[in-house]
Amino acid sequence: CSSKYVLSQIHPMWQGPLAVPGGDRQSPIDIIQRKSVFDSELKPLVPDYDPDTCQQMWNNGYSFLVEYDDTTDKSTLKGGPLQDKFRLCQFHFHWGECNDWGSEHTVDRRLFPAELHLVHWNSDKYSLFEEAVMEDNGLAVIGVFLKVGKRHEGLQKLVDALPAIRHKESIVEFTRFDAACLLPSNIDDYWAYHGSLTTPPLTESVSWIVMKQPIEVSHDQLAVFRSLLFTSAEEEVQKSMVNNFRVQQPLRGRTVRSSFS
Ligand SMILES: NS(=O)(=O)c1ncc[nH]1
Ligand SMILES: [Zn+2]
Repeated sequence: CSSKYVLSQIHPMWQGPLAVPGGDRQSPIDIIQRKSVFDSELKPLVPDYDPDTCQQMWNNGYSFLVEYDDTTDKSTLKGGPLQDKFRLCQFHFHWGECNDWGSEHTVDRRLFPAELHLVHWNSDKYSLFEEAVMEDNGLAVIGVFLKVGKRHEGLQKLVDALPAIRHKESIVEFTRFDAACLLPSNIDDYWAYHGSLTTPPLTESVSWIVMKQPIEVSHDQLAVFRSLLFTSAEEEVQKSMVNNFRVQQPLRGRTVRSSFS
């Protein structure tokens, strides 16, 4: 990992406009700790995930997604900065080609080797993700930083399934996974701000909840992420799925709140 500069995002998805024209609440951002504002009104987060709603894992050509049955309120998130109840629909990760970078958000410019996103939509107000994704209070995404350390036992079940979805558009059944095992032990300390999806459609519909405490995963577990491919089995040139993160976006005067002082 000698190169000092992150390769420009060469994946086709990133050749489009990296910021929505006129977008003033884009993500990801750098979280400057000393500029975040403590908000005592921020409540504890209440994730309530049912492992039986976990369905499949697939490679969508820029990350791998673990998808949940979101046709009922069985796996939900409420509390924190949220006024409504949100349904878990999927989680996925972003990572680098090496451990020096890979996260989308940063804290005082500190990059992490990877970042987990748990994506939820507002089931009090909308009936489908596709509907909620267009609304400014439609989505809630929990961001969790990954750092290299001890092996994460809960993650290993997911890592063991990755070789089955090496290529773009491959899918494998993946059940009985409790997404809560990927949350850090302390979920009371987080930053909250209004932003956007970091991949197309980049809609400005996300209440971001970024955990202060990272989770630890082993070097070898991260290496398996990097064994995935952006390309489908038919393509002649295979491209490693790495650096699937978006560049940081301007804060545009937004305030980042913190749940801790
Ligand atoms: N990376 S993200 O969590 O903002 C996202 N989820 C769905 C599309 N993009
Ligand atoms: Zn993401």
